[in-house]
Amino acid sequence: MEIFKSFRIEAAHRLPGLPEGHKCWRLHGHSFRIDVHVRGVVDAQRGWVMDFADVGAAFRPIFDDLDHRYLNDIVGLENPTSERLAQYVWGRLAGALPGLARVVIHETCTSGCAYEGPGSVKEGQKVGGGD
Ligand SMILES: Nc1nc2c(c(=O)[nH]1)N=C([C@H](O)[C@H](O)COP(=O)(O)OP(=O)(O)OP(=O)(O)O)CN2
Ligand SMILES: [Zn+2]
Repeated sequence: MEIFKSFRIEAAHRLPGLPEGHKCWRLHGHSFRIDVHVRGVVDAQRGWVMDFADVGAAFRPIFDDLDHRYLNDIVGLENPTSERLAQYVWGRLAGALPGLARVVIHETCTSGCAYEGPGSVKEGQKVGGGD
C-alpha cells in the first residue's frame, strides 16, 4: 500500500543553465506542490501504513528551508529545476522516512516530475536536453 502527503511551498527561482532568452532563465516564482509517497504494509492494529502526521514531521525541516525562499541560494539547488528539487527532497528525506517510495514535484498545475530515488533510472539514460 502507498500513502502520500502533499505540501505547498511558495518559492522563487530561475534556471541559470538555460539560454538568456528562455523565460525560465528569468527570476519567477511558483506555488510548488510536493507529494511525498510512503510504501509499506497496513498495520493490523492501527489500520494504516504510517500516520500522515509522521510524514509531515519528517518534511517539516525541509519545508522551513524551502518555503518563501529563493531556491537558487540553497546549497544543492543552484539550478533548481523540478528534477533537482525532487532529488534534493529525496536526499534529505530518505534517512528520516522509512518506506519513502516517491517524491512528486508539481512545479505548475500542468508540469512537474516524479522521482523514485537513485537507481530508479539507468545512468546515462538521457532522453532530452534541448532548450
Ligand atoms: N524538465 C523541466 N522542464 C522545465 C522546468 C523543469 O524544472 N524541468 N522548468 C521550467 C520553468 O521553471 C517553468 O516555470 C515551468 O515550465 P512550463 O510548464 O513551461 O510553465 P508554463 O506555466 O509557462 O507552461 P505553459 O503550459 O506553456 O503555460 C521549464 N521547463
Ligand atoms: Zn519555474
